[in-house]
Amino acid sequence: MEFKQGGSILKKKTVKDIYWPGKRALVRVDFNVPMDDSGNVTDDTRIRAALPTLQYLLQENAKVVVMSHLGRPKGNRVEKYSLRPVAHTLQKYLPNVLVNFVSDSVGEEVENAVQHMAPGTILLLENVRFYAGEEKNDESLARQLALLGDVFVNDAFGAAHRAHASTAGVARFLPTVAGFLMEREVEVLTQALESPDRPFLAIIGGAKVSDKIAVLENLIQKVDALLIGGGMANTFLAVQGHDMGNSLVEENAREVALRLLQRAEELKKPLLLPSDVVAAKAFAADAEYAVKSVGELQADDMALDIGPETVKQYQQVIQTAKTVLWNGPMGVFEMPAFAKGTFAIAESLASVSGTTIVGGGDSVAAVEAAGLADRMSHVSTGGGASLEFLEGKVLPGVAIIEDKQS
Ligand SMILES: Nc1ncnc2c1ncn2[C@@H]1O[C@H](COP(=O)(O)OP(=O)(O)O)[C@@H](O)[C@H]1O
Ligand SMILES: O=C(OP(=O)(O)O)[C@H](O)COP(=O)(O)O
Repeated sequence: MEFKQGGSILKKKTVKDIYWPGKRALVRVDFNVPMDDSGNVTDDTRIRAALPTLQYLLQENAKVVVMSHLGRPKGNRVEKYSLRPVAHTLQKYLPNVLVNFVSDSVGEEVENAVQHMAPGTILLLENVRFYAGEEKNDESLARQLALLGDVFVNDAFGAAHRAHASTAGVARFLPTVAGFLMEREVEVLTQALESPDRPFLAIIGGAKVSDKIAVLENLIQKVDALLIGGGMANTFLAVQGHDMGNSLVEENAREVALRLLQRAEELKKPLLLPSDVVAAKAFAADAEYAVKSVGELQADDMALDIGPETVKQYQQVIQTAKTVLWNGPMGVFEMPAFAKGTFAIAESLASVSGTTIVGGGDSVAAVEAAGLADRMSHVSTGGGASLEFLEGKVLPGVAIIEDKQS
């Protein structure tokens, strides 16, 4: 794959640079998919997106060992974050291929299972985040993972901003190449965002507030305006002195939020925040709710969506844009009562005549649920990853891919 970053052209090896027959491909994918309470995959975009690489490796007669994280189990074995249901979805898309699942990520049982694999079959490992060493990029976990493959294939663009044992550490012990999804994401995002048509807007929402707020400090320099919604907006509104009641406000993100508000003012760039919200009395689909202006929230109110006045305001700005990058739903769209803001913003993006990029597991699920995914220029499997890529950062999961000599 070939792309430009920081003024230089980078050429990286892909799966096409390896002779596969009989080899073990240790493939990191991002199968961190949304699930309902009964363990059903509610949006399988990330699984479908990984298929081209898996199909290629299978055709080439590799033994395909697949690893991923799911959710944030914080180093504990948490059953609701098991990847077992994902194996069923994968099997559905690969009906003629043997897809096995092993309920661990490393160790004797897994090594035995790999040893008994036939070429042209898949073994999906259990959630690598059941091990505390994963997020710590622990060397001994990386070594154990490396025992399961001859070549490491990184196709997890959505997790490429994480320097974890399975996304980066393992590359120290195995030859490393990119998968097709990684290649496509990096190339498309480079092309779309290197010299974007302006006005260039970023719309940021969702719930990973402390994770993503730091990225906004850089992003505000690249874009012409920032539109903030979802859980992300609450911390900003709180910093402005609004009582956000029982809403999700991240105390440790207040300082960055304040700095960002000041920065936006210095740069004279609009940083738009909701003027009204849908306020609920509980985080539940059947909770009592009402549209309220942000100054009106009571102690037991939770802001779970942007309100109609905000939607109108944001739509006016979106209409003028030539490039839009969207990460993070505007509300808890999984519950119909709090989905209107997200779906309205999705509709708006669908009618933008320039470039529209929607990224992130839940954002993509929202756009899919609205039936508008094919009206976007690019649906990225990475939310945080695409934001950090746009910042100009060399993502750890990309950096570890071997350079291709020309
Ligand atoms: N106001 C809000 N309060 C609490 N959660 C919210 C709010 N708005 C959005 N969310 C939640 O944010 C989650 C998605 O956040 P995030 O993971 O950052 O997005 P993505 O996966 O697209 O990167 C969704 O599950 C949604 O329910
Ligand atoms: O869903 C993901 O990120 P995203 O919500 O920013 O798209 C990735 O799988 C990374 O997960 P993480 O943010 O728990 O490291």
